[in-house]
Amino acid sequence: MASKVTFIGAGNMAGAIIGGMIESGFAPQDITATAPSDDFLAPLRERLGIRTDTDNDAAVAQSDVVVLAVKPQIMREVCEKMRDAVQARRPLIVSVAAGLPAETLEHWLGGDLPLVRCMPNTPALVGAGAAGLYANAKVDEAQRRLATELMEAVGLVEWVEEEALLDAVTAVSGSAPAYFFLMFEAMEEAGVKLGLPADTARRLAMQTALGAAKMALASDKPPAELKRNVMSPGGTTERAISHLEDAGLRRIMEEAMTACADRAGEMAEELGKR
Ligand SMILES: NC(=O)c1ccc[n+]([C@@H]2O[C@H](COP(=O)([O-])OP(=O)(O)OC[C@H]3O[C@@H](n4cnc5c(N)ncnc54)[C@H](O)[C@@H]3O)[C@@H](O)[C@H]2O)c1
Ligand code: PRO
Repeated sequence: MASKVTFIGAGNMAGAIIGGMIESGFAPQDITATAPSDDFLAPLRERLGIRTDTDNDAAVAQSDVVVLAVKPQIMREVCEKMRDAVQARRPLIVSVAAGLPAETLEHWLGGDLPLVRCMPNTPALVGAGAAGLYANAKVDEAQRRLATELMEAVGLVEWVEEEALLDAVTAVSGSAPAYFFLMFEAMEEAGVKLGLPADTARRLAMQTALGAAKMALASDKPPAELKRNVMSPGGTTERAISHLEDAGLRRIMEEAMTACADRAGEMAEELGKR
C-alpha cells in the first residue's frame, strides 16, 4: 500500500512539494494538507485533488509520513498541540523548517521519533528543486528511502551526515533561488538601460541562466573552464568578468552565504529552545 503523507501547513513550500509529487506520479488521494482555515486549503484541494483537513490531529492519525511545513516561529506551538496524535501513530517526521534542530522538534513532539530534517527550495514546484536531508539515528533504511523518494519527486536530493551542514545547504540551495531572482532583476534593469525592452531582457536573461545550468550539469568540465570557453581573449565577456571579479563578487557571495548560514544558526537559538 502507498504511504500516506500529510503536510502540516499548506503554504509556499508545501504547495511546491505537493505540486511536484503529483507531477511525478504520487496519487493525490494519498496526500493531505492541513491549515487552520479552509480558505487556504480549498484552492489546493480544487487544483490538485488532494485531501485537506483543518484538524492536524485527525490528519496525523492516518499518516505514515508527517511533513512539518509551518513557519519556524509557530512550530513549537503546532508540534506540542499534536504531540498525543503523533505519539499514538509514530509516523516518520520530515521537517522542512529552516534552523530548527532535529532534537528540539522531536522533543516538542514527545520524543523517540524517526525524524528527517530537510532543507528544500521552491523550484520543487517545477520539479527542479534541490534539497539537503539529514536523518536522526531512529530513521531506518526504509524510511530513508521513503524520504528520498518524496523529495526526489521534486528534484535533487543530497544527504548530509552532520546536522550542522544543513545551515550550509540553506545558504547554497534553500535560500539561493532568491539570489538568482535578484540577478534576473539586476540583469533586466541593466538590459533596459542598454536599450532593450524589459520583457526581452528578462526572457534572454532567464533562458541564459537555464542554458548555463543545463550545460554545466551535462558537462564533465568544471565551471571555470566553461567560463573560459565563453571568454575570447580581449573580448566582451572578459571585460564583464573582470568587472565582476574586481567588484568583489566572490567575496560578496561568501559574505552573503555566511550571513545566511549564521541566520539559520541564530534561528535555532531563538526558536529552538526546548
Ligand atoms: N519558502 C521557501 O523558500 C522555503 C525553503 C525552504 C524551507 N522553507 C521552510 O518551509 C516552512 C514553510 O514556509 P513557507 O514559505 O511555505 O510558509 P507559508 O507561510 O507560505 O506557509 C505556512 C503555512 O502554515 C499554515 N499554518 C499556520 N498555522 C498552522 C497550524 N496551526 N496548523 C497547520 N498549518 C498552519 C499556514 O496557513 C500556511 O499555509 C518554513 O518552516 C520555512 O523555514 C521555506
Ligand atoms: N526560505 C526560508 C527563509 O528565508 C528558509 C530557506 C528559504 O528563512
